[in-house]
Amino acid sequence: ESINFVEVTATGETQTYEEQQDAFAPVPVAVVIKNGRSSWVDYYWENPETKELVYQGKIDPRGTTATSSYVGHVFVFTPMKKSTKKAFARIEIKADKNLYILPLGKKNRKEKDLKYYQSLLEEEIFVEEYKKKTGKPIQCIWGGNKSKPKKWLAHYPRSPPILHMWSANHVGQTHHVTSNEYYWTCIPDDITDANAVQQCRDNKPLSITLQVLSTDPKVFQIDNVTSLLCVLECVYHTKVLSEVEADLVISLAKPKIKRSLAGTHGGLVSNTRTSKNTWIDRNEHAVMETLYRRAADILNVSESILYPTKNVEQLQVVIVFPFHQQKQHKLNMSSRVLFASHHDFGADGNPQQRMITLLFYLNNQASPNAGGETIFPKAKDGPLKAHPGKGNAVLFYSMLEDGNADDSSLHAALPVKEGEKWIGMSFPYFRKSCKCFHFVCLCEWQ
Ligand SMILES: O=C(O)CCC(=O)C(=O)O
Ligand SMILES: [Fe+2]
Repeated sequence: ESINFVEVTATGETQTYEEQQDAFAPVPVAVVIKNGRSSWVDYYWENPETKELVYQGKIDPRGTTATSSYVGHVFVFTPMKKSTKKAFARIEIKADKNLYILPLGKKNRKEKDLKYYQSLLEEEIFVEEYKKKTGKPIQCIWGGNKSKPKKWLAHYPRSPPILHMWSANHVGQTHHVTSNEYYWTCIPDDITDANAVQQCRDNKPLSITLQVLSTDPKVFQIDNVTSLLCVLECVYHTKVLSEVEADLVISLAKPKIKRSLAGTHGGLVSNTRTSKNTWIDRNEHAVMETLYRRAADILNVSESILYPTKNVEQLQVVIVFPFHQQKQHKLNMSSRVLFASHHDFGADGNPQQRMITLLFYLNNQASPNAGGETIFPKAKDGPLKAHPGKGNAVLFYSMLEDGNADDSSLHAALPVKEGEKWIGMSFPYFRKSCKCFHFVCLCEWQ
């Protein structure tokens, strides 16, 4: 079976064409399972073909587990301590249901237990009503903890980035942002040498174009057309990052990624990984400082909040190797994460979490068929696929206006077939100041 999807190319053109359904399928469902019992529970996934039960892990007393699953898949639950291990619950994943509550046993019917279980059932109703009202599943439930009451949604002001104003009929439209941060066109040997710096910096403010690729989820392609009062040069097309800036980010990442390969300890050491990553700090290079300030201009937030101690993680740089090289390795979870559909928001529902992803493409595809594009299988107007090319970026929201996380922000990277793929990712998020009322939190950027 084949489906239509929209592709956005490096020049910002969109094309619709057919692709085999299995390029995107099966689309996962983000599932949250809540244990109503005040005792530990083991849970198993039932292999749909062999019906064999595959152990998944345990769930804390009154705990929550979040997992990615597929429609029709079955999970089975047993008490952890009992020698009989008799299943007390079995759930089948439905397309329009994300929250599953495990029932109490006959023996845990103390008033405390009943009260807690009742609150879970209320939550289930809340989630169902929200779904009826908005058509969207609740992805982001802040469970709170034992001492704090449960908060179910977190409202965020949407003023910062640009984009609350775009709605369905804006797809294809553009929005212009001026950044006062200049391009680096070369890297001076001595970054403190004012003359050398001046020679390496373009002196024109950047006019950046945001093109609306989708409004559900909200996805934007960012590139830059220098706004020159000119006759011929107006067709001259530059990027969010200059060639030199994109190359510099790669060169800052390379030695660290290599080091982590050769090292004897640390989380990155593994020849089973087909992608490798590292983080680069804003303070690591003057050009990084420019990059963060330019990102702040694009997002329309103060540059002063884009620090790891405040509202953004360090820039995460990832290299992905071609598919044929991958096959020589065993794929493990950490490498699959890049290729499999996923959300960038955290499933724990903490409102202080990733709100936006700013995805910089640091090199070009080796050829038009080299793969490595980013795809959004749940985009409302049909699956969306983008590789905007070296120096350009894609920006998308992981959160909805009301603070629920956006299920339709699900995305994946297609396998790289040729050459290497380098990307840099920035995840601005809300950090503090969430004032919470009964079901709702009001959060501020800082
Ligand atoms: O490689 C891509 O295009 C997307 C990467 C991504 O989504 C991630 O690392 O979170
Ligand atoms: Fe992602």
